[in-house]
Amino acid sequence: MNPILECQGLSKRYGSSFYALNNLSLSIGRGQIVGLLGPNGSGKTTFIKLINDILVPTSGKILIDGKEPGVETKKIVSYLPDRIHLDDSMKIKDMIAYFSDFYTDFVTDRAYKMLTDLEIDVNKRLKTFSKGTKEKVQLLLTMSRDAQLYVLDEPIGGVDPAARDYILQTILGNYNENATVIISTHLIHDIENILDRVIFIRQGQLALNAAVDEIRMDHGKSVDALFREVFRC
Ligand SMILES: Nc1ncnc2c1ncn2[C@@H]1O[C@H](COP(=O)(O)OP(=O)(O)OP(=O)(O)O)[C@@H](O)[C@H]1O
Repeated sequence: MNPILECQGLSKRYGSSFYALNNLSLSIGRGQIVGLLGPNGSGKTTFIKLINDILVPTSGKILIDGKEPGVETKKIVSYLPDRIHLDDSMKIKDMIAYFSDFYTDFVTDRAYKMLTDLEIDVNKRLKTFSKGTKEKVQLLLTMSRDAQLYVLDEPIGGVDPAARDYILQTILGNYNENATVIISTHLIHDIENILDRVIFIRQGQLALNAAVDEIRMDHGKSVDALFREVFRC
């Protein structure tokens, strides 16, 4: 089977000379949870936007399941942006109906199950919830699709620590074993137990692409400790 994501010499320039991504080449296989990690401004969101066809590469190639990002790849990629993009005035149950109409792979029962577990009232409008709960709703909707690739940009930033574990278990429990999840986050300590692999990005370039087990064996440290060492200011 081809990798779910491949990029070759991928670069993105903003303005006339600043490269947010610079000659990135990597391949991500199926059936794993991958941490996309790097300091502020290292190019993570730019990379995620390229995967989701929100930005176009300046040079190089990016392929999702062998195809350039576009209408076809959006059918198999479930994307959680780094900010809330849902219509605040909608009731949660109407959002579920909307997602279910829009995405053929949306699993309505799964969404309701997670909302019940988190005691989120589906009859209320999104704007009546706190920022953290809004983030949970957005993540639940993203994870309720049967996608081949989930791309989550900062999924647990605003969620309280007690709910983070539930959210992480939700991520683990709601994707099929052939799917891949890419998670960009600064909360490395919180998520490293669910990661199979990590990609470190520094100034738009690949600094490390390794299995978490390899890091623990080769470096004798956690991903969080290695990150702090590699990116020490
Ligand atoms: N639209 C834009 N125009 C110009 N520069 C931009 C634009 N978007 C991002 N940048 C710059 O590109 C670089 C990479 O930004 P990006 O948002 O991809 O980083 P990031 O790793 O996601 O950062 P963070 O961890 O802070 O969210 C940063 O220096 C940022 O200022």
